[in-house]
Amino acid sequence: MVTEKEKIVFIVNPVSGTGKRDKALKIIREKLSDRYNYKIVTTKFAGEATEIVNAYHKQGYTKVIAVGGDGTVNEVAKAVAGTALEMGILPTGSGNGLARHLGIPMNITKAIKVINNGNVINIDNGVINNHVFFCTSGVGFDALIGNRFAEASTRGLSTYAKITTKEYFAFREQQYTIVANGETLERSAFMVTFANASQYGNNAFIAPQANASDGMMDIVIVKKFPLYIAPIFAVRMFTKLINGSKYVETIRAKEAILYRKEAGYVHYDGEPGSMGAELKVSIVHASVRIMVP
Ligand SMILES: Nc1ncnc2c1ncn2[C@@H]1O[C@H](COP(=O)(O)OP(=O)(O)OP(=O)(O)O)[C@@H](O)[C@H]1O
Repeated sequence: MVTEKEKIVFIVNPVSGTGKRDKALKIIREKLSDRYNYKIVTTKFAGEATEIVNAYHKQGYTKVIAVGGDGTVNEVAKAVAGTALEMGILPTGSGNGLARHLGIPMNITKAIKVINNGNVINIDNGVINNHVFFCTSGVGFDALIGNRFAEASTRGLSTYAKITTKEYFAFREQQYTIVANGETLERSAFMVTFANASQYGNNAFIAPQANASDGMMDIVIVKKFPLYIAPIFAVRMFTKLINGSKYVETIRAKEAILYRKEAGYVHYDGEPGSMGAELKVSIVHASVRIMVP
């Protein structure tokens, strides 16, 4: 009896990351298990990955792989959520927060083995107003920087550092009311992050204990710290010790409402955006089937 091969589509973001894409394409062609019947599709514009997943789902494809960073993962996972589709990640982005959180290797030859093995778990997704996220979403300083960086005419680390330093001095803590677990918290904060997964990407752990499969999110409230604390704060993030900082308060919840004084910036999975003064945030449990080591 001839068994039909499983149909898998790789959705490649040509503008993500820093040049691992061609290598990834070569590795797919050379190392992908021959039990798969594969197709590689490159996106032509931002947002197209979601449409590509929907189109291939209709054609009987059962597995979809995001080849990119967290923006691409978001676009793919959005279409996978709530379906029987299984997704995977070949991390060719800059931050790769969800892939890192799930222990998917950054090395593409190793990451393709995860796809060949096909071990799948269910993870949750977050929703902030009408936007879906899988890693983190939030308001405050990081959302401001994300938006300023997107507006900037140049890219790269030096632009990022310039924007961050300039905005840091001008930035005042914002007033927030957070309603969660039947309690109302009044806080003045530098930023508030809703974390489904533990990190922003690049192993910067904003919520080290977050578990993307437990039906809960971590709400991380960060106070403005003096500039001389910034390096210590960064070390705490990279060593999973942020909860020991006196500038950090974390609560866990399944849903929350955040009220701010006025409409403003938001980020979801690192993508910049704007929303109103009232933000409804919730977790949808076990919505995405995803391949992990
Ligand atoms: N063909 C395309 N042209 C322009 N933009 C695209 C295209 N395909 C996808 N995008 C957009 O590129 C953006 C960046 O992609 P992605 O987040 O995957 O990479 P990254 O920013 O390098 O990685 P990370 O988010 O992990 O730091 C996303 O907002 C996505 O919507």
